[in-house]
Amino acid sequence: MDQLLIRGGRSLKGEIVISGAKNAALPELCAALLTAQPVRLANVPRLRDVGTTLALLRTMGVAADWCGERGTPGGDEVLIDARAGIEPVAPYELVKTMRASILVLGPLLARLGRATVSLPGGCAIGSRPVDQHIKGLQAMGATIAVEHGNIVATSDGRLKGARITTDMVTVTGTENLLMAATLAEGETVLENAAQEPEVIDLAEMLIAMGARIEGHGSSRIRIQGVAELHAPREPHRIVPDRIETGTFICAVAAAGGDVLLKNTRPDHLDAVLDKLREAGVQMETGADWIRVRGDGRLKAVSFRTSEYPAFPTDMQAQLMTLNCMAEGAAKVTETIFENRFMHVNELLRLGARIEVDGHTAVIQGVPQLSGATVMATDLRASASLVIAGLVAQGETRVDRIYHLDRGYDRMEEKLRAVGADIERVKA
Ligand SMILES: CC(=O)N[C@H]1[C@@H](OP(=O)(O)OP(=O)(O)OC[C@H]2O[C@@H](n3ccc(=O)[nH]c3=O)[C@H](O)[C@@H]2O)O[C@H](CO)[C@@H](O)[C@@H]1O
Ligand SMILES: C=C(OP(=O)(O)O)C(=O)O
Repeated sequence: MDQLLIRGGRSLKGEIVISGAKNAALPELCAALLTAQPVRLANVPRLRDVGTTLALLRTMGVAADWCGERGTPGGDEVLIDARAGIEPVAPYELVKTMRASILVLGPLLARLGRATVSLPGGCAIGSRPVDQHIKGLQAMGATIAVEHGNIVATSDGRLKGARITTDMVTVTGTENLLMAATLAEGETVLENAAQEPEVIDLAEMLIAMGARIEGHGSSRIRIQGVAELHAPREPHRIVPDRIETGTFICAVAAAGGDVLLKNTRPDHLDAVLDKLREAGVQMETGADWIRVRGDGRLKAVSFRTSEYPAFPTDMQAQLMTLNCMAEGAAKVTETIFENRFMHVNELLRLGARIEVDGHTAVIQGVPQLSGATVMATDLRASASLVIAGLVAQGETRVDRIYHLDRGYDRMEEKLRAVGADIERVKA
């Protein structure tokens, strides 16, 4: 099994190009199921969840592949051809490795009138039910049963537009219902919709495919269903990854140095940048870049996670790591997932001082962390341990980095290119 071996203490200098967003790529790859025309996506990140989604599409009989080798023309483009002969079944073997597989449910049901998708189980960060996806599709006229661990959904003719208010704000729930509604008969109104930039990006792709959508980016999305969608005229370019961006900002803030992050969207990170500035991180921003300068000890900052545009849960672990080495104490409250503090025990192994009480962690900054072997437990927990390893004294080994590979495109290569001492080794 691969590990990351990091020798802490090097400051970072240079440029990092941010990849397309995982959380936009996954629904957008699934959106290609909504049309019989071949769909091209650009700025697609080469990470494991994208590979899993391409494999999932292929098991259904859809042609789905990269348009070129990495680094060659077409190397960041994917072509998906869901013309005909689709077998609308998402098997457990793939769904269990990636919960976002549930995103095929809405498009398959809307286009083919049937879908069988393995019910995603719980995962490390929480139980993560998909009841709101199911409830919304039922409101649109689908018949849904859970049989032998599968969601079996059918629709008698086209889905019907409906007014749907989800019990909570759900990102993939909004995306699934949005995709389904594009081909439904009549109007769908999604109330309490997620406002994440990735939802907006998906809506823009769907509009380029002929969908009629208004209000994306607000909590009420209106969709007028159409009979058919087509491929976007130009390849849809996936929005930059705001969480990868935030992760690298934390890395520079922790390790020190001067790094320019390119191909990003600072305006998608307002809450994160505000907190980092409060902590003392120096940043300049342009329309598509952020220059980060890290120097000296930061100040501990308290924050609570919430839906966009507030502070994202996907940045909680990374900012907690900065707090571990900052001056003073901070309180971090996780409100989205019930079990998203698994990095805490690993950070303790590196010498951090953290106490958890329910959904709140209180961190008392220490002057220095010390390297150790730690275990990654989920995607962003892995990123927080890498950041800690960059500053910890001595060697840090991060085990189980398959979690990290799910959502970051060559993180260690990008860090090495700006001077980090980090390598992938066999355990
Ligand atoms: C692929 C993708 O985009 N993943 C993101 C997405 O996950 P995901 O879309 O799975 O997260 P949701 O926004 O759906 O979850 C928010 C909360 O609602 C609950 N819930 C959700 C749906 C449902 O039917 N029933 C229910 O109870 C969840 O358990 C969770 O407590 O948004 C999360 C919250 O910003 C991010 O951390 C993930 O990175
Ligand atoms: C929790 C995450 O992803 P997923 O929803 O794919 O598990 C994440 O990106 O941090």
